[in-house]
Amino acid sequence: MTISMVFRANSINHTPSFPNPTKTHFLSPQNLLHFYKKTPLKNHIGEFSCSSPGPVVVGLAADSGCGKTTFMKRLTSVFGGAPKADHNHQNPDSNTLITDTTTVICLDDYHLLDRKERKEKGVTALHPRANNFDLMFEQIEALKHGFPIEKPIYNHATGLLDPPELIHPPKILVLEGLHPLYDSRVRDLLDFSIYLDISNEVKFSWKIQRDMAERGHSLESVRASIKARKSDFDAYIEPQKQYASVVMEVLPTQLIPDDTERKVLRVRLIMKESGVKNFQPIYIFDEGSTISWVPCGRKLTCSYPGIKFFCGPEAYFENEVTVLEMDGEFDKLEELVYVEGHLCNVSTKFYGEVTQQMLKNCDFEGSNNGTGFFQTLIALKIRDLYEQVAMSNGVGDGVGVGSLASTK
Ligand SMILES: Nc1ncnc2c1ncn2[C@@H]1O[C@H](COP(=O)(O)OP(=O)(O)OP(=O)(O)O)[C@@H](O)[C@H]1O
Ligand SMILES: O=C(CO)[C@H](O)[C@H](O)COP(=O)(O)O
Repeated sequence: MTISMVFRANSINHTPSFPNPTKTHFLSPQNLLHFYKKTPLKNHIGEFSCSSPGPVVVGLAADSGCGKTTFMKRLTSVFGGAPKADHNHQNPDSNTLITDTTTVICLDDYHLLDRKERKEKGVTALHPRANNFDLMFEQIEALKHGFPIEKPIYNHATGLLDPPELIHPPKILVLEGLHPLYDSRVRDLLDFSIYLDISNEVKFSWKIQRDMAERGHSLESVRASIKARKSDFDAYIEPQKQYASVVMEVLPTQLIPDDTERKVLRVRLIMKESGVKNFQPIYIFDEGSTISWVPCGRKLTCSYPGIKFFCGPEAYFENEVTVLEMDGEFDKLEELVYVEGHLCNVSTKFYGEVTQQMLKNCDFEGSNNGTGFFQTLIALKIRDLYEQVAMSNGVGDGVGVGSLASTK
């Protein structure tokens, strides 16, 4: 089917080009077509194929500086395919990452107010008023139904909204940013979602590391920026974690008493037991049991302070979840295969695939601890989910174990 339409951002203060659908107003591709036949586009830009079925849509929510970029690198590495170099030619400040299989949209592009306007109105980028959720919903829904969109670009260099870029529906669409789970209409479009829950202590240490070393900020300005965002973070970002399919909590270690370095991390992967189609939680040894495991010994080298795993059922926002926890660091990544061998429900295609991925990406942040390990496990779960959806749609093309991809 070839359809000539693009769901576009009409202006910087986008006038929604679509009737404002409610949660119950489901729009099939036919309905969308019907609407567009009746409502000619102001700026028609060509003929595009409606790729049917549309993408699997994944949301990745977190505050700024909480490791979304690193996570995306691991995810695109699992899906394979190098980033398309030509995409950013039109605007080198585009935030979108496109590989053969995956498109990662940064939701900062749906900022409604630019930097100057936010300052004038005294709102942060985290506040819903600063973001255009109507446009976000319309465009993600259009992509989900296989239609291309013209998405705005928030330029982080200038703080302005740039002219829109054309985005075609991919196989896997990832929405990363502050608010993928905030608006219930957008939330309902997600097949899988992740919330990166970085504790204040760790967030502060990561932000200092990046903003001071790489962006030339002072310690005081990093502190002030975290403080200024805190109340909006608490009100609008953090509550999203209750909706996520999985939450990755990153906490200070419990293995070193009074640790202030924040280098050794305790990472908890909180996985919903039910309600997430095509996803089953990972566990150790025996499903439903509570297991504490110190694997250090003959098969796993552990220097101080060692490694401790935990796995078991818990309640999280009234949901039954399985929690997989790792505290400590790996000494030798190749020995990770020993731990991998004791995990169940890991969506690998062959024995040792997690370890292979970790070794391939050993230079990424968090490769020696639970952040990198669990990011890899989730990436494989998303690949599996995609393949199950593709199979049930009769498309059945696996996404292979791909080459190393890099992001922003
Ligand atoms: N797993 C990790 N282990 C240790 N440090 C990490 C990890 N992930 C991220 N960091 C630190 O946090 C910083 C921010 O990470 P990253 O750029 O991935 O975050 P982000 O959420 O994409 O940020 P932004 O939204 O501001 O672009 C990194 O530069 C690094 O210093
Ligand atoms: O929280 C953020 C998401 O990355 C940014 O602060 C927000 O997008 C505003 O960006 P900038 O500081 O470049 O104006």
